[in-house]
Amino acid sequence: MRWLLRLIPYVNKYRGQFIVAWVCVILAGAFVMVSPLLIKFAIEFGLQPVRDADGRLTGLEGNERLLILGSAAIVAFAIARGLAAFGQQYLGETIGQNVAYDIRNRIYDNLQRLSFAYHDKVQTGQIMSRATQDVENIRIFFAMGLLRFSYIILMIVISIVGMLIINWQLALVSFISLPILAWRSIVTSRRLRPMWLQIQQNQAEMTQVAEEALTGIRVVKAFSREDFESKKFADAAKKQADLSYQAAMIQANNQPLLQGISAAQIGLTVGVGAWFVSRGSLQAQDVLTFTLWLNLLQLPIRTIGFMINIIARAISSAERVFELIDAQSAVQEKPGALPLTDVKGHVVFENVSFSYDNLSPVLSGVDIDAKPGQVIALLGPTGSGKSTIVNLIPRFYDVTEGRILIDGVDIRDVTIESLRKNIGIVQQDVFLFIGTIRDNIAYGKPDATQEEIERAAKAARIHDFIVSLPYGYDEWVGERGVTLSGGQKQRIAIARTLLLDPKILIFDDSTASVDTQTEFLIQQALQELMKGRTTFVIAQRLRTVMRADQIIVLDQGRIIQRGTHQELLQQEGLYRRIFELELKDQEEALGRAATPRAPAGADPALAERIRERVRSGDTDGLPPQLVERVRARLLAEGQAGGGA
Ligand SMILES: Nc1ncnc2c1ncn2[C@@H]1O[C@H](COP(=O)(O)OP(=O)(O)OP(=O)(O)O)[C@@H](O)[C@H]1O
Repeated sequence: MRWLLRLIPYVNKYRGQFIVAWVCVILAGAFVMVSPLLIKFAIEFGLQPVRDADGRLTGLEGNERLLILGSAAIVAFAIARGLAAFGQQYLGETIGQNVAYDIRNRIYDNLQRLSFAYHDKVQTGQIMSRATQDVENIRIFFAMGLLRFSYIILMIVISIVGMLIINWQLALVSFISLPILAWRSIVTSRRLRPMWLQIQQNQAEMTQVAEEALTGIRVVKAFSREDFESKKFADAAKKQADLSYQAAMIQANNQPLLQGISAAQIGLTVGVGAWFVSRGSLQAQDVLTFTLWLNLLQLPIRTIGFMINIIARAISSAERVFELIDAQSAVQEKPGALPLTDVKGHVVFENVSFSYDNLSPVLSGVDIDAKPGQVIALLGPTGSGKSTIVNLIPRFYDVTEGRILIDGVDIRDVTIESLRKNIGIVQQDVFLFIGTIRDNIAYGKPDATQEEIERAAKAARIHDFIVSLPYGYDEWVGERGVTLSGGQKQRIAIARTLLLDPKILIFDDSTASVDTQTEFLIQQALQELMKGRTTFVIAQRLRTVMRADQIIVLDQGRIIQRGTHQELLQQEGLYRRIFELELKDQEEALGRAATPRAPAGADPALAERIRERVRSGDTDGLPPQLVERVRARLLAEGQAGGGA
């Protein structure tokens, strides 16, 4: 119940509308319940009995004026009731929609503020279902449940009191079936409720099966699993059809029973009422009023179970929704935090340790001193903590021990927004939003001019490609837009970051393999991007590593080596092993293939293979700089290579 009470502030905002809606409820209830009384009075006073000399009833004499007045009053009350019902429904819906709108926005705002740590733990599907289905249950509660429940209570009270006043014995007879109707309604709703939940759940599963198969259609086709996926969907769809059929059957079985009980009750009331009339203790028009009231009373009683259901669902949904709204971010801004301004880009890690779960440390005692404009390459085996280090700088997570300083200021002392505005991030998986290319480039700076956007795109070596598209910068990307290659996406991401002009840059260099031409363009774009910025790069390529001012070698969350490429090559250790295993080929290719004759100690066969590939135009996978140098050499030797 306390969860429903927590919804009060949300409705309080619309209290004016809510009060009017309640007045409408009272009026609609009153008008509908008074109508049988009007009929009773119209008959009682509009039709006078005519008796003979012996006092026997011979007919009725109509008082036309009273009858017309009575009929007009009935019509007027019906119209008034219609207007009140309209007001109730309209305002109920409006309040419901407004409350749902506010709650959804609260949820979304909070989700945006929550740190990575929260999103690591909670499944997106769970969040989506709370933000949609649970909020919908709360909306239905306000739109229908709450007001309709009051309406039902009002109708029940008015008719029961009215019937008891007219004739309490006949009233008691008329109430016999009411507990049975209420009981049947509650029992049926209880049976239907888990089925509806299952139907809802299955609906989500069915959508997930379809979505998964459609997003992974390439994998499905590559493994010829179309039949398997079709069957998976058919099973989910069959389950949905069966459940819906069962629910419909329960409802269909219940309906005639309820109608039968209601009709039997009316028959009993009319019969007993006629008996009272024959004994002179009740007037015929009173029996008519009774029957009409009883009819009006049975309908809401039959929907009581449905109402209870709406309320129960709203309570459990409110609990789930408030869990989302109340979720606290692990990364909090200090009260009175000042904006980070005039950043030079001096980034210092002081004895930083970090753990995702507060149990097993992922980083231990990390010290880094990145001077403004320096390139810091992070190198190490998979899982050694490279991504974790860069995620700490924009405070996607907070350090567990130690501190990170930018220009001498602890990053926890500045506003999160100003901190992140000064840090540009180019991730491995570039995410493009559904929208135009212009919107995507200007994502971090929505007020950027076309000139600024184009300047950034040119520097990122993507401008020429964009203008070659039919709609240029207005071309639609993301889902249902043009399909961009990994390299094109990455250059758009670089343009997006260039536009922000951050002093600190984080770059994940572990790009999936792209063709040589694209790699060449990306490298040029990166050169532009890194100029004058302190850059942390998760390095996979020798070129990036060699260019770095400091190479930090990590293993199991600890820095085990640091220095320049040349310094580290002199030492025994992990760097040399990585170099031998992964980077050496790249160096050999870079260093030697560009010379006509390999110097002593080089592998002439490898150099010749590369020369041959460049000559034939088969340059896929070769570093573009190398290709350029080899091609220049071949040209000089008069044996120019093919290809682009
Ligand atoms: N969100 C997370 N929640 C819990 N543990 C995590 C999370 N992200 C990473 N880890 C763990 O922390 C450790 C370091 O991971 P991290 O991603 O920083 O390594 P990495 O060096 O970047 O690896 P890779 O080169 O494979 O990307 C790993 O053991 C990983 O399993």
